[in-house]
Amino acid sequence: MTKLLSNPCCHPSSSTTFSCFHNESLCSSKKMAALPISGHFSKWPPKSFTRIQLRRSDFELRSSNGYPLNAVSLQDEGSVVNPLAEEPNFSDSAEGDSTLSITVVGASGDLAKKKIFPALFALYYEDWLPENFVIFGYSRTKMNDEELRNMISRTLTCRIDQRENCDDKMTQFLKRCFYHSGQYNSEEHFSELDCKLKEKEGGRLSNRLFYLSIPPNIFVDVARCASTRASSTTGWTRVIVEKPFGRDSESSSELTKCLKQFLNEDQIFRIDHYLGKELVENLSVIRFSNLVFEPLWSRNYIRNVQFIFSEDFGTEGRGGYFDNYGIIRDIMQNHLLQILALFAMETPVSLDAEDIRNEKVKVLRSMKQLLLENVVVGQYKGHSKGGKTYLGYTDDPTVPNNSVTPTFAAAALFINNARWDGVPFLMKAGKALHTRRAEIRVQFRHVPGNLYKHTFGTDLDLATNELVLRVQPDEAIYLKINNKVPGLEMRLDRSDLNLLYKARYTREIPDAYERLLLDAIAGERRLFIRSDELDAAWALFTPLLKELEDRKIAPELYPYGSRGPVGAHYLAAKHNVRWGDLTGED
Ligand SMILES: NC(=O)C1=CN([C@@H]2O[C@H](COP(=O)(O)OP(=O)(O)OC[C@H]3O[C@@H](n4cnc5c(N)ncnc54)[C@H](OP(=O)(O)O)[C@@H]3O)[C@@H](O)[C@H]2O)C=CC1
Ligand SMILES: O=C1O[C@H](COP(=O)(O)O)[C@@H](O)[C@H](O)[C@H]1O
Repeated sequence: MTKLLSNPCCHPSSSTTFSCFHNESLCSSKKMAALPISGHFSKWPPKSFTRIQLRRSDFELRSSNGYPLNAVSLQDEGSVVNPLAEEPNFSDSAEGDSTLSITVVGASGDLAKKKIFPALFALYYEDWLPENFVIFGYSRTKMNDEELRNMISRTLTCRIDQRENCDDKMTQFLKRCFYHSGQYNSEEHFSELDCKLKEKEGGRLSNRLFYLSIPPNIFVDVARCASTRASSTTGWTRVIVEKPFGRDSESSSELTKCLKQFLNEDQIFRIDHYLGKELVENLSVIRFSNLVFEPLWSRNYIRNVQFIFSEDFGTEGRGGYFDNYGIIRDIMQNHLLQILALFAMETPVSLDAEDIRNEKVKVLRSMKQLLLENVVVGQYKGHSKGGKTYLGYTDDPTVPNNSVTPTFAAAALFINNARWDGVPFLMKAGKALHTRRAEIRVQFRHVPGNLYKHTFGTDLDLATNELVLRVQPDEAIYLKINNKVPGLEMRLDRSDLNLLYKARYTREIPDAYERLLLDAIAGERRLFIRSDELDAAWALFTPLLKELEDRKIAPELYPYGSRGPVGAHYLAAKHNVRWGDLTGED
């Protein structure tokens, strides 16, 4: 072990590729088991865990001990077998005996300020965090505790910031926040962090969560330093990893291999924040708990499914990152594909994480190869409107002038299985479009022998039933149906049966990061990506990405603020589909 510590066996070789130069004997399960990756039984969870259980109790099937199953995937052959990583037995837990330490690595960064600290505060405000917890910020920027606290309070962007007693609660919350400045590859600096954590934990049993909110080229360094020098020796240690998880199959499996030298698969929480969005959570509920939907969920009744993501702003400020990834890697390969897998999966055996992820991975592995002829790429160009000038993608100084990186893509995908044979699953994702929205649209088949056909004229599509799950903004689920206009004549109309969340519920919708942080704390892996899911997702997109890049396919230019390239409409038409988001009132 000493040898391993003084001889880091993994390091990133470039900003996008991860290399493991590992010594087989050092990386054997036996050796790894000796590493303090994760401690054994913890006395966590605290009181608030009961609330988590209560909150979910109506919907969750449980393992024999009454807690969510946390089995490591059988598909994860590369995973280190670490007896210390067993999940704690919570049955005799006493909140006063344990602590939760959350370390936000990359605390000075955009995501930490914009999402992670605000989500942690929202959880604290609503009493979801355990009684004993501390939060540490870790990054290279020199700051003291007070400066971190100022930064957190200045950048509070969460839904709580206008709430009652927010200032008092914030004061209490900030008292639990501390900072440690260090290098990401320094075991010494992580040892210092460990000392500070221990001091705050005050000898109690400790559970530790590390959130890697940093660029991907330093994931492995941090995993190594955190696992070898700052793991809990008494409770669990978990690591949330932000995307991107590589940029193709090869770099992704290299990253997984490197991470697994220091962490077990069940310690790695690969976050896809779209899975934490309220409407995405509701997708399975809608399908599996309504008789009116599940029987229709197949090629027999569904004509096509559309996953649409659009943003009304460009890559401003993130051009450097974006140009290396592009919209297919940034949105499609992860967020949209994850939603597709959830949408199309067979009924899982239970709501347990492994049962759900088993079904999702089957969908991903059943997908037909994605061909270039079924893809359209675009890039936004500068545009002036109403006296305002919007810069094009390549006008960003961090983007090369001749970049062919797509900021828009549309694709037609197919699932080769009995349920979905022949059904086009269309995806469309773009930056700098006319609106900000994310939605799932399900277009049903025409009614056979429709008695009212004559009232629709020649365009039967006007009568298509469509189910829309609007993920954002203005979360809603609505179903387009045909009905009679009141009156003595026979005139048909298309109306929406509309569940608009803000009209139905007064409760605020939590941010996706709140749900996901809480799940990681509770050891609930359902909404995190398992390594075999990730492999299957990359296997689908890697050949296409390689072809686009090798052939330097020029993207179709579209003006900033437009509806994107017209090629997307031709692609849909080729598969007999009309995008559902074409009109203003859709
Ligand atoms: N921002 C967003 O909206 C989203 C981000 N993500 C992902 O989350 C992670 C964090 O994102 P974000 O906060 O935007 O990232 P940042 O670029 O802001 O980086 C976070 C911190 O990491 C340190 N850092 C930055 N570049 C380097 C480098 N080259 N080498 C070493 N340290 C570096 C900096 O801290 P310091 O210099 O103080 O050490 C910085 O404050 C990334 O993986 C990103 O892809 C995912 C979804 C959305
Ligand atoms: O992961 C990412 O997501 C954001 C969009 O997230 P949202 O929750 O605001 O819809 C996107 O802007 C970013 O490019 C991407 O990396």
